Amino acid sequence: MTAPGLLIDGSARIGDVPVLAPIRFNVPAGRWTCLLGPSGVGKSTLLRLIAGVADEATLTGQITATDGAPLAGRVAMMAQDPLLMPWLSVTDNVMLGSRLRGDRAEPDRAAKVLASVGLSEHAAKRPTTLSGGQRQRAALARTLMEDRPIVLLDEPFSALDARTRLMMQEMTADRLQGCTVMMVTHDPAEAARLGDRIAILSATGIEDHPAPSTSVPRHVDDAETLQIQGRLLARLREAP
Ligand SMILES: Nc1ncnc2c1ncn2[C@@H]1O[C@H](COP(=O)(O)OP(=O)(O)OP(=O)(O)O)[C@@H](O)[C@H]1O
Repeated sequence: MTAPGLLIDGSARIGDVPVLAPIRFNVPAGRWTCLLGPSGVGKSTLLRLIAGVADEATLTGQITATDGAPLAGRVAMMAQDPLLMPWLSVTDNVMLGSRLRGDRAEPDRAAKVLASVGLSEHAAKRPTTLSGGQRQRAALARTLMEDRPIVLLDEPFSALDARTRLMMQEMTADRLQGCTVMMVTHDPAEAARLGDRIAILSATGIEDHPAPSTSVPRHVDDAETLQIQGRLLARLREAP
């Protein structure tokens, strides 16, 4: 399945309260877009609107795919909260999507995805027996298992230690090659490392920030990446 881009044009409210300022934004096809911005400006709401699961919010405007086909069935989303089912094993949580859709279970593929996030030895455990970082990796595995062309990631590496975070960034970038990825992050280093496009959402709208010219994932000590990281941090300090 070829990954389309996204066209976002609109604003959102919950009841009478604006939760996403009016924005016009194109998410490029087959690339990583990183979205930063202060807490509460609507980053998660935007991802939920794209995924079609923001029942609480009303969108004024539209979110469409650049190929004109419906988004339904083409989006996988990893929410900020791992949302693992406590009564299911890690493996069964990773296969939850196919189970809910009534599709054939794929335990071998689930085992491979779990191995890629370093959770093979925890596959049979219940989520409550995992650490926070392990639960986050289980949620990442469930998202990768969906194998969709559009992937939305809401702070997917925030609970991981520095070494695991780097490894998971590299593995995820490798697995999602060719996918249209939109990732929310509070980490300028992560955005500079993974963003083909970097944008900052604020209470007044959205603005582009220059991204490094090299392909993702970039080396952590790459000079241009470090420079962009510094500039991003400076810009975020100024943001309203
Ligand atoms: N279910 C809800 N009911 C009412 N208001 C909500 C609900 N969910 C979110 N909001 C409000 O919508 C606004 C945007 O929330 P959202 O979670 O999208 O922000 P965010 O930019 O992702 O924040 P953070 O960086 O802290 O995760 C916030 O002001 C929040 O209080």
